[in-house]
Amino acid sequence: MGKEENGYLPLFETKAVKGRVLYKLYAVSVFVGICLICVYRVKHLPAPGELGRWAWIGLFMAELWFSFYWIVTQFVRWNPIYRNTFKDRLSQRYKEVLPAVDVFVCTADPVIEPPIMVINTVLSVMAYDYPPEKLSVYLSDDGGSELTFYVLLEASQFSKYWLPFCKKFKVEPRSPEVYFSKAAEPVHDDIMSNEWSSVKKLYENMKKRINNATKQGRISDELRQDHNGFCEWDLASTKNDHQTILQILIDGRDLKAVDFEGQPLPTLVYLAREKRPQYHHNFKAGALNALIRVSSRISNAPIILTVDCDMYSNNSESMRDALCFFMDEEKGNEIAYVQFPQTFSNITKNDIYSSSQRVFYGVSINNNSTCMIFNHSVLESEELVVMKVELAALDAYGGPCYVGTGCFHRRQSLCGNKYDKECKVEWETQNYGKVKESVHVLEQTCRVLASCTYEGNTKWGKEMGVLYGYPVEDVITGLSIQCRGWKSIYFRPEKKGFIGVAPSTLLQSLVQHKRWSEGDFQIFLSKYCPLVYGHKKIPLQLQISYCCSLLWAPNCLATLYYVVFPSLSIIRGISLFPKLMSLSVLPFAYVIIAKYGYSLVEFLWCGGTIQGWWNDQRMWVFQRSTSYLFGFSETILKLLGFANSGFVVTAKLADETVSLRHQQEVIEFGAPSPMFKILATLALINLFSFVGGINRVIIDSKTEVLDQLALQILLCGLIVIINLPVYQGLFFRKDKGRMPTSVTYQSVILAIFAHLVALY
Ligand SMILES: O=c1ccn([C@@H]2O[C@H](COP(=O)(O)OP(=O)(O)O[C@H]3O[C@H](CO)[C@@H](O)[C@H](O)[C@H]3O)[C@@H](O)[C@H]2O)c(=O)[nH]1
Ligand SMILES: [Mn+2]
Repeated sequence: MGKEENGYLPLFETKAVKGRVLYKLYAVSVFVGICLICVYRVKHLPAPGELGRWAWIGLFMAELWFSFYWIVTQFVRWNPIYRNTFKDRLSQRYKEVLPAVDVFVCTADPVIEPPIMVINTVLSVMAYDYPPEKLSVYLSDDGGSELTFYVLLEASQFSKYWLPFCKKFKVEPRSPEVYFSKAAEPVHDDIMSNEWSSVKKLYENMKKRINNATKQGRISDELRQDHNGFCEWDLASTKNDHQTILQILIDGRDLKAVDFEGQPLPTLVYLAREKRPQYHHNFKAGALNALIRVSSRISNAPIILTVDCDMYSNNSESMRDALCFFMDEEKGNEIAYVQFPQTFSNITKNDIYSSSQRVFYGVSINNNSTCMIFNHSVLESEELVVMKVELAALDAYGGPCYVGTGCFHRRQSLCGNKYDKECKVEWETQNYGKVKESVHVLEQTCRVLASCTYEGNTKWGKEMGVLYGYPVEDVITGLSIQCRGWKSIYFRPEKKGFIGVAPSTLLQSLVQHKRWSEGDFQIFLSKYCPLVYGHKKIPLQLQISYCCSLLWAPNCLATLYYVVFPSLSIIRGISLFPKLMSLSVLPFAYVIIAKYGYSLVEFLWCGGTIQGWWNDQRMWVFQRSTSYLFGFSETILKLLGFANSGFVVTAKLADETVSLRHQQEVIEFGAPSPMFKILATLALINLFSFVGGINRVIIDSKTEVLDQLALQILLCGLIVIINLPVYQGLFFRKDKGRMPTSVTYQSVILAIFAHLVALY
């Protein structure tokens, strides 16, 4: 398998997904349906002065947008491919000469990103199945928190027991919290059982100390005496105003830095870059760039892994998987990054906030991002290939986008270098371990690299490192890397590489989507628009595929129109769709049934539930009518110079009653957010219209009302059913997660007002 003529065995292979012919036939048939709808719209346009002409034109525009967008989305599912790695070949060939790897973990706020979660991520990456002397882990703390520092110190101690335990017993996953909460105690293996209990006890004691400190919100003087790193906080005034704090907690070069079995430990570094109120810190992008520079002095590994603090490594071999791509003698040279999918642990059975779809962050559109394809070939050992079609399709065009976490980068390409065919990396001769200064000297000399002024008049954030100015630093950075001639890889191993935490309230989820849609749309309108910036640099298909997510935000207009106007028109008796008993209904019916039927089947194949699919449709409407609307308007305001976009960090924990409701799949409203006012108003407008429509049908049962308005009433009815949880939240729930009363009053008034306007 994969053997080439000259006897060279590649380290990875690429395969096309089979069975796409059927998909293509389906897509073509939907396209024909869409064209027929357009023909109908043009032919039946009400004459000037006729009732409903403008409503009709508006609806036609919305449909044109949907059609256009649908065509764009076809690019991300036309040609999916998938990859396989051969780790055994890698080990055989490069046993001694594996490159060093630096791991960057980012955290920003010890309150909404609990420190115990952060160090579980840190411990899981320290425990990669990889030579420890070649591994360095850097924690960037944008919260500048003493607590986080203390907790990392605890982790550095605990790692001396955790790492040997993991390696000895091949423990998986290597996040202690997850491991101990899932694994059953080994009863048959006495040696393991003993160590299991003692390591577990160590972990639990550490967790107790950490939780105590977290509860108190400060570090006791006793603890402070353990490490003079704490002195740094005597100088720091607030979390937004402090000097660089850099502490090398484990120095991998130090022969005394060993675990309790005498084996070397990976280097572990704490960094809180300098922050001053008068300097913009550029959020996560700024943090990553500081890490790139600081690490270049300390370990300077040619490969960098970036993870968010909630994304623990679930597979200790992922690092070797990634290296199979970079180190492949034939194709590895042009690869800039290897992106793993984002997956989440706190997804409920029916995924009420449709979070697993956002796996696709960069490229997922509504509900179709996951798909399972049955592979019939007898020769193939893998019978069931589960994959994400969209990133996989981008992969075929030159590479997936970078989605911020779970991504291995080549330092060179991340730092702004262009791809150069001639320039081959000599992995062996990387200058790992060449730095001779003492830890203290290193700490002092590296500080300046993370200072506020360092980047002034440099290319950092513009052409070097992670790019600034957009709330989705990852997408823009990935795009710019690809435009410099590099390729990227999407790798979805059977065993998940990284597992994170998805938002557990509706508002968190909507706010997150707002950040994404806003950031993406800003990129679309900037000089980085893939169609312009990528022209002649990346394939046209890839440019268009990028647009699929960059155009999330403008979707709000068409969606809002579709959920408001057809319903309001019912009251006026304006018919906007063909009669139920006419031939023209057919294309509408076909497109809707084919599209939704397909998406349902795809969803079920992926192991989703019918309820989960329905929830997904609901989130589709919610996101488009709120997140995208806000993202869209704020982008426009920013263009006009009236607004600034930020990065609202997603909370990774919720209080107990909130989590309980999440587990029971009850939607969490609870906050008087403007987003909820919009959702509630839309839901009520449709409820009133639906009642009005039914009423009309009953009163005028002799006339053709039913025939004429049937489709509209049906659409309105569907919107009502999708919004059932909203009515519940508005009128029937008593718990804290219901809609706040102020939202209820305001939305009722707004909805009545909308109806009055429509009637008038
Ligand atoms: O000023 C900041 C803000 C955030 N972060 C870190 O960035 C990461 C991502 O933040 P989170 O609030 O979890 O955002 P998500 O919406 O979950 O993140 C997705 O989207 C982001 C871009 O919008 C990407 O950076 C992330 O990798 C991707 O997981 C976290 O580790 C944060 O600690 C910082 O280090 N500094
Ligand atoms: Mn996150």
